[in-house]
Amino acid sequence: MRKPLIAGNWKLHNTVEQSCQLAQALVNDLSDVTETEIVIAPVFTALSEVGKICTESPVQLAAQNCHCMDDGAYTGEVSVPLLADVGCSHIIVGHSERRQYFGETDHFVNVKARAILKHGLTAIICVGETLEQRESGELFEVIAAQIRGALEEITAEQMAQVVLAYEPVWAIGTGKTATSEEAEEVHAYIRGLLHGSFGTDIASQCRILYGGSVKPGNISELMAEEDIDGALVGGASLKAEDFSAIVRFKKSLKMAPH
Ligand SMILES: O=C[C@H](O)COP(=O)(O)O
Repeated sequence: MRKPLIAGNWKLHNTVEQSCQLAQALVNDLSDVTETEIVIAPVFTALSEVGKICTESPVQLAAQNCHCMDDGAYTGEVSVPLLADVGCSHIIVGHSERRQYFGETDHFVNVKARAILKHGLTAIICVGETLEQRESGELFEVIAAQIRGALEEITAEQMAQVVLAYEPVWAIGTGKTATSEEAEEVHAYIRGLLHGSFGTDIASQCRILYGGSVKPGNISELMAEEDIDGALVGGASLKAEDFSAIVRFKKSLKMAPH
């Protein structure tokens, strides 16, 4: 049984003060939640203060990125140990915005993921196709290459600290959500890849989140799918009310087709 995980990626939004206000509202709203894991990812500069607010609450702290080296002459970078030091338990890697705007490759995503796992944190590894790739029939090829690339040399034991996130690039921040069937098709495919690489136990335990215009109005339908185990939420995670409603999604069974 996979515990649902709802993660809020605040991207490049909010000052330290605004981040603390949002975190405090979530801590107040969600203090009783035990059945769903909750993660928020503020900007780097707010992590330390937000981390203090989240202590002893069910809200866990994530960074949106990291560097693969622990320390050294890497100007402008932030390492996994430094993120752990301010309270991060999770780190997002491979987000399409980093792939698209900062040239991050599958190999670099893999190197970062291994650094995260080496330090015992959880890596939230994102994959997803562009609209062009989907329309030209490359969807599964692209997803397979991203998954295999990101998970290279990661052991079955380390997979307990890996969460995958399927985020179709065309659904991010556009208001266009993949239908729950479209998302499920890819999630099931990813689980099949895990089965092939790591076996049944790992494949059935690994959580696969969906990301791309998730809102209070579509989360329940997405979560009714067998292989969707949670969400990586962008825009709607910036409003406490919306994010709390997503965390408290109503469990519904998938309706059988007529
Ligand atoms: O990391 C989150 C995703 O990029 C989704 O963003 P969105 O919910 O604003 O579409």
